Amino acid sequence: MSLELQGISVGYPTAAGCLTVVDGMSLSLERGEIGSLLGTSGCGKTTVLRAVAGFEPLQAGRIALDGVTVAGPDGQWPPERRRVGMVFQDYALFPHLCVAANVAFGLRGTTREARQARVREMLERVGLAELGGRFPHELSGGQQQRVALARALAPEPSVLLLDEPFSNLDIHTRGRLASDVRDLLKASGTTALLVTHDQAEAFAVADRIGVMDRGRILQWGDAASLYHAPQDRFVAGFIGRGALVAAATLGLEGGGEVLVRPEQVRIDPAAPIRVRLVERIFHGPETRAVLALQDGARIEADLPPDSAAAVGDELGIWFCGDAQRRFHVEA
Ligand SMILES: Nc1ncnc2c1ncn2[C@@H]1O[C@H](COP(=O)(O)OP(=O)(O)OP(=O)(O)O)[C@@H](O)[C@H]1O
Repeated sequence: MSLELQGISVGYPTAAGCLTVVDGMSLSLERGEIGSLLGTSGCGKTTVLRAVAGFEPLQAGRIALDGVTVAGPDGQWPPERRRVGMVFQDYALFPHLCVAANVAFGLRGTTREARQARVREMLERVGLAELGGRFPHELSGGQQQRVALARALAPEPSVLLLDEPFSNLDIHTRGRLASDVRDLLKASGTTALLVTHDQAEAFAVADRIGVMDRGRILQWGDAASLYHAPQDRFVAGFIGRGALVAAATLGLEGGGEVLVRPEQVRIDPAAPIRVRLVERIFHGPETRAVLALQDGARIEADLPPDSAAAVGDELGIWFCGDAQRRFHVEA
């Protein structure tokens, strides 16, 4: 199903009155698209998911599934009528039920044979066909999260919401599961909204990403447009490696600040922009350098593999980026 959020606001009651934590936010996903909300802790990501699932009422705005309003000025559908699936960070499996029973839990209104067939199919899809008889405590974290996914997808939800689903897993399991989840969602044509702190994860899984700050989406687009064409200073600083540098320090006219990414910096002894190497960090395939510009601003660059440059050395750089990608400090 398609999912549309139009100007939704959500708040929580506090002693001082209502605290609005999602503030007029909009996004839309076509059927089968995967969206991700990316942002710092406390910016309202989980609250958006809770509102979509029907656990938090809207103060304003409208939520629609396939064009049908499920929350808006005329009322709110209860969670069970929305048929939205959820996967949480802590898996939230039932500890007293075996894997197969966990997956079968949300399946209603079919025959026992049909339910068993669906459980088998789901466990096969998540690569756990042999483990249906085990209990959650007998599984690794990655396996538990696969069971949680199978359970959430088994009843064919209208939309699947995933709240930091990989954050309790080690880095290798996270990467593998993130790409498996994308394949799984695409194979089943499920529309999904993923919340994460981790931009690599959002880039790996999502078709569209929203960068959130203080209850608002600052930019909604695909990974490449967020990286190459940030529309906002916060997005520029939040996505990828890069620093905002005064245009004048780079010898550019017109004022304001320019986003400098490491791949846009070419080190050349004869280059006109003079910098000092303040840090060298070995990263396997590349060595990262932190460079101080004349005005003290710091940028990152990747040193060539054979570079002998040492901390304290003066170097020259060319800025090979888009000087038009410029931000002017608001008065
Ligand atoms: N039940 C609640 N009552 C009052 N305030 C709440 C409640 N739940 C969340 N908040 C507040 O709402 C704001 C947004 O919380 P939310 O959990 O949506 O953020 P988040 O972006 O998901 O954060 P994180 O990444 O840390 O999980 C925070 O300031 C939080 O303290």
